[in-house]
Amino acid sequence: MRSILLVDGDCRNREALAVMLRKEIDCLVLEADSPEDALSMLDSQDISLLLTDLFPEGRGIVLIKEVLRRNPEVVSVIALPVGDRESAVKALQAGALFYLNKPYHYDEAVIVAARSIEHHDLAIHKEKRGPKIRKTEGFHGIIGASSQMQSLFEIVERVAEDGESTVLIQGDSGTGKEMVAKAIHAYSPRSGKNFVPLNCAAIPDELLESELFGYIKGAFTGAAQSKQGRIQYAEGGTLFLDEIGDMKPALQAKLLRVLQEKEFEPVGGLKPIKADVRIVAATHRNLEEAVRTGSFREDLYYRLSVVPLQIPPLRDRKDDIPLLIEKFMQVYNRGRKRGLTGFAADAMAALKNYAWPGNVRELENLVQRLAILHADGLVRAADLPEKYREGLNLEALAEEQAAEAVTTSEAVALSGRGEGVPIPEPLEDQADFNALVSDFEDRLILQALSRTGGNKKEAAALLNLKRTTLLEKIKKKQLDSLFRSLGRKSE
Ligand SMILES: Nc1ncnc2c1ncn2[C@@H]1O[C@H](COP(=O)(O)OP(=O)(O)OP(=O)(O)O)[C@@H](O)[C@H]1O
Repeated sequence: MRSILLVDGDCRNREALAVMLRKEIDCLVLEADSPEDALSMLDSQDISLLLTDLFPEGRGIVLIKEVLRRNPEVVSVIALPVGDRESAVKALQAGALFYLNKPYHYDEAVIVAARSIEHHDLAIHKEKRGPKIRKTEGFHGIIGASSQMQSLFEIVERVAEDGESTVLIQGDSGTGKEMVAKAIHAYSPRSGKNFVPLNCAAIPDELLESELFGYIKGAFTGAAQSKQGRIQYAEGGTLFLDEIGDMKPALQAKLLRVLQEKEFEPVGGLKPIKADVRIVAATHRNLEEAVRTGSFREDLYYRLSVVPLQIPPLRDRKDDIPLLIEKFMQVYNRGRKRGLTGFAADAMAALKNYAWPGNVRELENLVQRLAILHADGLVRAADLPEKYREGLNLEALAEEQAAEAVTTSEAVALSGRGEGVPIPEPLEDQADFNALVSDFEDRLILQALSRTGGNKKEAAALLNLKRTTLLEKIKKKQLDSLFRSLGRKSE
């Protein structure tokens, strides 16, 4: 339950307001008669809203600052004498969300408190599911820090919440259409029911109808029993129709009926069955073109594309490549004694120069293959299959990077710090725990900087550290100058 901390030395006014708040808002109201009391209560209580009087010498403003310092998620409101603009500005600068006039106007105070709590809840909700998390951990496993992918995640989240609208996902093969469809289901109110995929291109036309709608006993030779179709398996949940562009016109008409009437008949059946299912369709084909050429029904196209989503090909979001590589290295290094440790700058340049016709799937396959076949941890351009190196002037690149230490291991060797493997060899007679841990930390930070080309914000994201924490460590350990001395520029 959310709680309000009401701080006012005037106990009659405070109690009267507390009674109103308890009555009108579903929350716990705690009372304190001085800022000092309020602070001591914070040690044992979580609060959502701080509502405080100004108090002499502006101690209410100091209280707001201190509360926010301890917990930035708390929202605060200050009560001021009418016309005290100077304190109003100071309180807002200190982080107050609103101010109220004193003596309290109780209706006004209740509205302001309710709004502030809404604001608190929204901020927490956003923080939990916001883009920060998506960049580092991915959005339901979908990695994408590029602006195109971040906007896509925003839309997916909104579409998912609505739970009903039909979605059409378009994008080249391997761009992650099925992953997006699963994310829509996972974030929707339908997530407790089934997510049922059906690839319309993988099933022969004559079977697709019965697979989708089911059939009743005796509908055709061999139909010894009635069988439910995928629509029924997806009841209450989500039906994902992959490669919808390959569906034949007769079936398109039957599917249109599901979308319009929310009912269908199984093959051989006459009685309509109700269908409560959200349809998410995907295709790598250009459906508008298919509508123009007559191979796809226009009415179905419009029904399906209530919310159209376009996933950009990997070649248009090359900034996502290092993050995707990182993720796939984690996956495919798992369980291996000697996994991949990274991609040298020339290899990364080659991969960024490549057109990726197979998109993320192709990148994933490449990392998997390298994790199996490449014995040496670091992948250089020369280790890549030839097609990935075509069109790239590796000699020029090599010259450009001649002065650079491209790998963490090289950086570390040059620095003279952190020799050895990530986990220390069996300890000798004597080991200095703090020195070993500090050394390991240095290497992780240098590695992250190396992977992100010196970009500290991205390095912090990679290490799942707050940017400010990383900056502090870099400063304290003077890693910046070390990194620069290795021929790298950080930003
Ligand atoms: N952004 C991403 N982050 C992590 N993995 C991804 C991403 N995009 C795709 N993948 C991976 O690439 C592979 C292909 O993804 P998916 O099957 O969702 O693509 P698709 O567009 O539906 O492909 P197709 O059109 O060929 O069916 C999967 O192994 C998936 O894990």
